[in-house]
Amino acid sequence: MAVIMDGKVAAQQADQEFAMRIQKLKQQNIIPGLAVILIGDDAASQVYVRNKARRARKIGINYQLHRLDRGITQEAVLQLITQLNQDTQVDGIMVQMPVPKQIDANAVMNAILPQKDVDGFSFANIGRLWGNAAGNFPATPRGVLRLLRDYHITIEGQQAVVVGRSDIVGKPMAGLLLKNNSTVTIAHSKTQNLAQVTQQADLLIVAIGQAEFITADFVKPGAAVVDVGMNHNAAGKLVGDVDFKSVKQIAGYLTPVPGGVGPMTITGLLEQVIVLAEQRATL
Ligand SMILES: Nc1nc2c(c(=O)[nH]1)N[C@@H](CN(C=O)c1ccc(C(=O)N[C@@H](CCC(=O)O)C(=O)O)cc1)CN2
Repeated sequence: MAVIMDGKVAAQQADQEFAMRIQKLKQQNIIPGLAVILIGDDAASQVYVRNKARRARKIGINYQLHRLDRGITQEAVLQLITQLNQDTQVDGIMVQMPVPKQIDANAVMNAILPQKDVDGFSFANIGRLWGNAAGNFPATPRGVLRLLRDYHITIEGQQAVVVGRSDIVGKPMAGLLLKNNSTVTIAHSKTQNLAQVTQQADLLIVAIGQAEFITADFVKPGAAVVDVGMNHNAAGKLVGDVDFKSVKQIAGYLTPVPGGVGPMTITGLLEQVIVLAEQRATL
């Protein structure tokens, strides 16, 4: 029976560590600043942004939310980003995804100064990840790595399979695992014999957006399985991409949904903001 990797507990522990790091920064008169831009009224995004605000404020981050109307023009969003780029009290800027159709997500993400791009979604930071340079990297993969480490799961030298190739999760997850010396395979919707591929994985990271798709027969006995999915099943219940009930019987470690990767995504974001503020303190 798998050990359940509790993202809520790991996130609480991380917040304690972050609060101490921020106390140190405050002694140098530095308060980490995070600006979040939320465009429109997507219900899930509002929940995520609220959770970020609560945790950020609790640990002492100066959090500002810029709520923009669903019909706002791209030009107005870019203007706000320019303002925030120039604000010396703002260490990190992020635009909550998804954005409405009239907004070009790539243009917006690349307008953020690479050093303030806390999401690590700009082409500059993507290049830094794959160029093996220091940079800002996306929150979910950062949070996943931290959770694996918290549970003392070996990453180096392990066979890692990432199912999903999104820009937000799949690709950066693969990049960070490679940076940490895993042997990485990316599988996706066109991968043939998917179960044969996933059965090789010591670390199986699933981000495909299909409710309870990965069942026990996709999993190597003893593997660490990380479920990044968030879907509503036919009964309206929030479930992951992994069939928790069957996979729990065979995996060595498994994340639940909710309470697994979700809270660690916010941890990944907050940590990146603090790192940027710590860098500001050395200037
Ligand atoms: N600019 C970004 N947009 C989005 C990102 C991102 O990293 N950057 N990731 C996701 C949303 N997200 C953070 O922004 C996020 C998703 C889920 C959770 C979370 O805590 N989930 C809970 C369940 C919440 C619920 O009940 O619905 C859990 O899994 O326990 C936090 C953050 C897309 N957009």
